[in-house]
Amino acid sequence: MHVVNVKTPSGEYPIHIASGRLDQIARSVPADASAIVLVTNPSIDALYGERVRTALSHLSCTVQTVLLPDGEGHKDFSSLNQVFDAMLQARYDRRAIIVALGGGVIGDMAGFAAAIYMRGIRFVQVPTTLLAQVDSSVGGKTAVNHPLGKNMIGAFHQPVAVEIDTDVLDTLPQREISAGLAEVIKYGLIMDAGFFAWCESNVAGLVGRDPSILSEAIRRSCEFKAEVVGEDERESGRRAILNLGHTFGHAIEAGLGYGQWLHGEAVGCGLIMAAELSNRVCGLPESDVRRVRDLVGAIGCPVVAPGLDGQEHWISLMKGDKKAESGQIKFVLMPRIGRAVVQPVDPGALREVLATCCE
Ligand SMILES: NC(=O)c1ccc[n+]([C@@H]2O[C@H](COP(=O)([O-])OP(=O)(O)OC[C@H]3O[C@@H](n4cnc5c(N)ncnc54)[C@H](O)[C@@H]3O)[C@@H](O)[C@H]2O)c1
Ligand SMILES: O=C(O)C(=O)C[C@@H](O)[C@H](O)[C@H](O)COP(=O)(O)O
Ligand SMILES: [Zn+2]
Repeated sequence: MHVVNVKTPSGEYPIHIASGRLDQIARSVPADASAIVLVTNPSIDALYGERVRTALSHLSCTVQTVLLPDGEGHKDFSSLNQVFDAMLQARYDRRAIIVALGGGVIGDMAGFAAAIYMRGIRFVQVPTTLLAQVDSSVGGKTAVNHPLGKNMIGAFHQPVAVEIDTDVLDTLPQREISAGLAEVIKYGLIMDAGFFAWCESNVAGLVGRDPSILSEAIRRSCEFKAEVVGEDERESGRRAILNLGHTFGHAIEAGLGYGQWLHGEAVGCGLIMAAELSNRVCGLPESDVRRVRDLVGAIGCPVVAPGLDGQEHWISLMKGDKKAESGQIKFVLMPRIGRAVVQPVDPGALREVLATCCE
């Protein structure tokens, strides 16, 4: 088993990565839990719910399952309220523990529910998609979407543990593997050129789900994310680099309607757009832009962005980005592969990128 520790000012917690972790998750539930609320969706429940409930049955408290509707289109307050309705009806107190079993949508919503139920209770992340294992289950960003922007309503709230069972990836559709890989290659682009080159060399194993290559990608990704979050838990500085490709990606998700493109697909395409922008404003070589485009294509993500009713609409969507200050959009850029900076850009360069990248 690999263990990666996350150390933040608001607490320290382990990420356990191994085959078979679903059967061990009771060990990560705090011993003083008064009840467990297993938050998941019907598809994941059908695959893994019973196994997780069996694992949790060794504890002496009740386990209640709350099934939320599946999909990015349901990452909203109405789903969140279903968690609160169930918990308040059962009169769960502040020692109740939420267990989030699912992808990033479930993890972000269950985490947000934990952040605000009775002003904050503890929760455990049990990520079941590649994207959730390499990114969303770590670092404590929790949120729901708003029609006017991605993850606009949320809170920072760290889990008490992250339990990654690499076996659950066996049932994941291929499109979701591709989406998760976009966030994996992001770490190489922002932090480690050697890791980006490793992704290029191992792309067949990554896409083909070679277990040892995927496990390596998960472990390295968790280490990268733990390092950044440990340094800047609440995104007052360096953490913003984890947003590479997201100013474009979030505009695609909101502009097309949540759930049309997967988050990771939008981020993958956004990485290419960020590379094109970096080429124009901070000197990323043309050959490196090509490497980004080729790798995004090779992992199976889209390489051409949607038109979204024109540049004005694109720009208006991006102005809502959380990194914007006084109406000025800021982008994560790469002066070279393996290094990231965050800065506003020349509007002309941005328009050129939209013209180059959109259909
Ligand atoms: N908090 C963060 O730091 C952070 C980071 C990245 C992404 N996110 C958020 O994560 C969300 C995307 O997460 P996602 O890509 O995991 O999508 P998702 O949660 O929608 O899951 C994708 C699909 O896979 C299904 N599924 C999950 N596990 C499965 C399994 N093992 N086998 C078969 N099917 C399975 C789900 O039911 C769903 O239909 C977005 O909302 C994004 O904003 C958050
Ligand atoms: O953890 C972070 O910080 C990230 O930015 C990771 C991203 O992959 C993730 O999609 C995040 O939810 C985006 O953050 P947001 O603040 O732009 O919503
Ligand atoms: Zn993301």
